[in-house]
Amino acid sequence: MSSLSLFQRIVIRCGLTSCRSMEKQPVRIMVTGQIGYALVPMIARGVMLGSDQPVFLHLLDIPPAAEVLNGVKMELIDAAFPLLKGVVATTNVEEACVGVNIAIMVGGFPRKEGTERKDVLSKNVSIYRTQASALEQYAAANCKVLVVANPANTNALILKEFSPAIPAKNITCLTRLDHNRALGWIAQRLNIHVSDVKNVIIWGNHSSTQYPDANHATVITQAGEKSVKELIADDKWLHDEFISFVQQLGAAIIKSRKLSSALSAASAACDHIHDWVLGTPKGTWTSMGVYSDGSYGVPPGLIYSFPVTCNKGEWSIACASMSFHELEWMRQRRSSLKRRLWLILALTDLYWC
Ligand SMILES: NC(=O)c1ccc[n+]([C@@H]2O[C@H](COP(=O)([O-])OP(=O)(O)OC[C@H]3O[C@@H](n4cnc5c(N)ncnc54)[C@H](O)[C@@H]3O)[C@@H](O)[C@H]2O)c1
Ligand SMILES: O=C(O)C[C@H](O)C(=O)O
Repeated sequence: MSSLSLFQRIVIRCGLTSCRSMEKQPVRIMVTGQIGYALVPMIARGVMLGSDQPVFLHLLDIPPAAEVLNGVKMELIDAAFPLLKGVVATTNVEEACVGVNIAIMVGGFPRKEGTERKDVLSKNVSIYRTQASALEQYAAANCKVLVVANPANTNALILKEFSPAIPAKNITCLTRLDHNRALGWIAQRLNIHVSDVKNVIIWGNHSSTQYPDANHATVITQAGEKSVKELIADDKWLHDEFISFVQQLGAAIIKSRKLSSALSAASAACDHIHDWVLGTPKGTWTSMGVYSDGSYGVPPGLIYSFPVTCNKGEWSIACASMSFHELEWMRQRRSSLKRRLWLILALTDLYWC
């Protein structure tokens, strides 16, 4: 403090951190693809890292989309976002990765109506191998990676396998959209506000095999915290309709919009990074696809969605006691997951041989 001028000390005391000399250093965020052009304005407005955190955007797309990408860059300048300190828009993956602190990997092909997310595996997996090595070589040390493009868990696993220098704990995939969907539809069912519901869990993959779990979820009521199970008082709905409804929401949106979810996906990507970097609120967990350390009997090394809490930029798997339904679902999924992990790695090796 003593080396600061009187003016700077007054600024700190008064909390006037908008003073130019006191501003935080910009965080460099790479975004590949655009998710329907919804994500970058949210980041530039401070939704992801807070209203006092300047950002520098690195946008990557493929050469046929270069003109569109340049248009997005012009719009970002036109929007005059106070937090946006610069934009690199490029079709060169190495250039895009230089010095990035956070990488949000959305670029890839979406599924079409009537197909599953795994149907885009062959197209998207190859993209992730190339981008893994560019990130490993050019990104900032300790870069945090969020994979959004489908199949999200598999793409994140490929990225992890092909960038061994990036710590495995820094590579995650998005299941926050499913988590938010579960919160939102429980709130609809109970006719309450979504911010009063917490602690749902998404187990497994961002696919129709996921297990949306409301067994530990609670609601803040005027009479204190109550369990969702108790308030809904309809086990059949919770263990049946709710689960298949959340599992199928992505497909329902594609059917209605004729496009993948964009607004909700962008918002969920902001929530994921926000909580990872700035922490989950006390007593609350979120769902993130992270590498398994063997917790809950999930094979180590898989990228799997667990309940996690975050503190000081690190996630840890939360301890939720398991219900009969969860245990049964886990038992059935465990052996099929092991088989899939080996199959994916074998196919990837064959592809690149
Ligand atoms: N995990 C989730 O919750 C979630 C939610 C929504 C969408 N998605 C997935 O995100 C992906 C993108 O969806 P969309 O609706 O934006 O698709 P889109 O087709 O509208 O856009 C994809 C963009 O990625 C770009 N792209 C393709 N290959 C690239 C590469 N190698 N490098 C950089 N950019 C590349 C394309 O040019 C395009 O701009 C899809 O795989 C979709 O399934 C996931
Ligand atoms: O379902 C999709 O293919 C898009 C996305 O993963 C979603 O869940 O909305």
